Amino acid sequence: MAHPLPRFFARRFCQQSSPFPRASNSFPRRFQANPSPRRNYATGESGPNPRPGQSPFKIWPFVAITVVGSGAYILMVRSRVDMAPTNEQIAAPKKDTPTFSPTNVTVLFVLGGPGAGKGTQCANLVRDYKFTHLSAGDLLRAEQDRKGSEFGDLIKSYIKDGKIVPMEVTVQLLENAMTEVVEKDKDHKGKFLIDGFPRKMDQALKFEETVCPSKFVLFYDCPEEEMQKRLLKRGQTSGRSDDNAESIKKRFKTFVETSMPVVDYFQKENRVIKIAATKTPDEVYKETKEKLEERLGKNF
Ligand SMILES: Nc1ncnc2c1ncn2[C@@H]1O[C@H](COP(=O)(O)OP(=O)(O)OP(=O)(O)O)[C@@H](O)[C@H]1O
Ligand SMILES: O=c1ccn([C@@H]2O[C@H](COP(=O)(O)O)[C@@H](O)[C@H]2O)c(=O)[nH]1
Repeated sequence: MAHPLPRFFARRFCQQSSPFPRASNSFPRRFQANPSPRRNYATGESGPNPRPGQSPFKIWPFVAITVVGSGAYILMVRSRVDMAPTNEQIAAPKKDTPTFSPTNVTVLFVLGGPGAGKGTQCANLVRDYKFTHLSAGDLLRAEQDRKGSEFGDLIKSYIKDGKIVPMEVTVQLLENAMTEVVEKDKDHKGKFLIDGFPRKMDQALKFEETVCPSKFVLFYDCPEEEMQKRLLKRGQTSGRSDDNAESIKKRFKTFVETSMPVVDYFQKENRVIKIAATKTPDEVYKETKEKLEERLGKNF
């Protein structure tokens, strides 16, 4: 659809300065059978065209209108583009090496569809293995509610639509939270469960390149039907803007189209521990513990 502004400009300028009358006989007279006398715009006189063979109309007003109108339209489009946050605005400074070395900092990504039970299992792992649990969704919600955040509105609309917030925001929030923990530790070490992240390939690559390579992914596998049931139930008390049927549908779509490729990517690198998430929370945790210890040993 054409943008309304040029039409608006055209209408206004035509009304004000078009040499054509606006009635039905507004075609240039040379298209009409019996041309009648008209105003000469060069001299301001009425009467027959004083120079036969030359166009009776001066084209400069039209050229001026076109140039001014196009210029205004280009300026307006540019200003619209400038209003959207660009990657440069939200990007962290470029780095060549990750902030944390995997020797000191252990990162496990925790993935699974919305409502698969990631948060529930993370709580158990924190209790038993002293992990620090960082939920990307929780960090985004906190940033959304932080007074003065320049990303508050952006995050709000992305979460409601089940879309993935531009990676620079989330990666930076995670890095900040990790830094806080590592700086407080006397040995500058840390053990993190990064829950609900990475949800998109660009996040996975950026995080491992600039923050810390992860050991592997705990992937909670659950059918949509079960996840939907859990989320709708949680929605009765959670107060989350995305625990409703419409947002859940969008979140499932994003998960299949955008997040599963991340799981597939790590699977190809043999960095995925897959856990069936349909059983009771205790049963799911039993399998989680067994598979984790199989991979890392009992005293990791
Ligand atoms: N194994 C399970 N069986 C039944 N209900 C469960 C199970 N695990 C978690 N739940 C419930 O399902 C809901 C979603 O669980 P949880 O918040 O842990 O999922 P999540 O994967 O972290 O979700 P989200 O991605 O939306 O944050 C919660 O209400 C939780 O109590
Ligand atoms: O890396 C991420 C993680 C999450 N989001 C957005 O947050 C919501 C909620 O996430 P939960 O893990 O379910 O709490 C998610 O649907 C995304 O909109 C994100 O953009 N990037």
